[in-house]
Amino acid sequence: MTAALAVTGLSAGYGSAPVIRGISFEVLPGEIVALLGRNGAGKTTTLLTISGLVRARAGEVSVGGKAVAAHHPRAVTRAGVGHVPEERALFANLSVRDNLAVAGARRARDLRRVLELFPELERLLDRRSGLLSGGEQQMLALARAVHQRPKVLLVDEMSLGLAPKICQRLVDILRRLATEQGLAVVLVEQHLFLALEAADRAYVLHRGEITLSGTRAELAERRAELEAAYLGSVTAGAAAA
Ligand SMILES: Nc1ncnc2c1ncn2[C@@H]1O[C@H](COP(=O)(O)OP(=O)(O)OP(=O)(O)O)[C@@H](O)[C@H]1O
Repeated sequence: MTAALAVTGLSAGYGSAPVIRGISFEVLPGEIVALLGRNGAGKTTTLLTISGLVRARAGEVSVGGKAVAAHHPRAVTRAGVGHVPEERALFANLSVRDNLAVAGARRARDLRRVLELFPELERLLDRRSGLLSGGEQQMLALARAVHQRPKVLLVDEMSLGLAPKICQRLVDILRRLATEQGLAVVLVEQHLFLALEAADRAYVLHRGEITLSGTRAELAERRAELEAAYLGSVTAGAAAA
């Protein structure tokens, strides 16, 4: 099966020092893959580089088997990559309805489709998004991204500051999209256990390199190694699977 997203040898950074180095991974259609790692490991930078928002110094990103032009965020979006950033990027002064409209969900039919997946948003349609709870805001951010019908969805720190019940609800929505629509999801998470429950496979980043990877079952069996890699006590490359 052709990967929905294939990342090969991706390197990037902000100043002279690289922040991510030679990152390679792939996500199949319908798969949820977690990118794990502690603070500063390079998870957000990886997503930003895939989206073309941080300049890649080396490497390639392919969507559905076709290489996307590096450094062109619009080309990446057009190729079918959606991105829900950590800060959610909502218009705080606009209503939920208008936030959805800005993302293209203007017609009643579009709105129905969004609300079918995110019914919790219906009673909030006329509320300013800045007044929503964290969980509601995250739901709106996901709804906006999903409305664009991406083939690949990059979701950064979805669980940050949210109650476990809400995280589970959001994970369930992503799983449904993966199963029913073949959406490929990259979930960046600091919350190790949530990610391992949600994802089919995971990659662990340590200081900008992938040091461990495997399916959920493989990683569950290698729990001690995973925790060590996650906490950063496994040196880069030593535990690469
Ligand atoms: N805009 C920036 N300018 C300079 N350095 C940055 C910038 N953004 C991130 N960094 C640095 O790059 C490194 C990786 O950061 P990144 O945000 O990708 O990590 P992360 O794994 O997503 O961690 P977190 O969970 O804390 O966001 C860190 O050392 C960080 O300080």
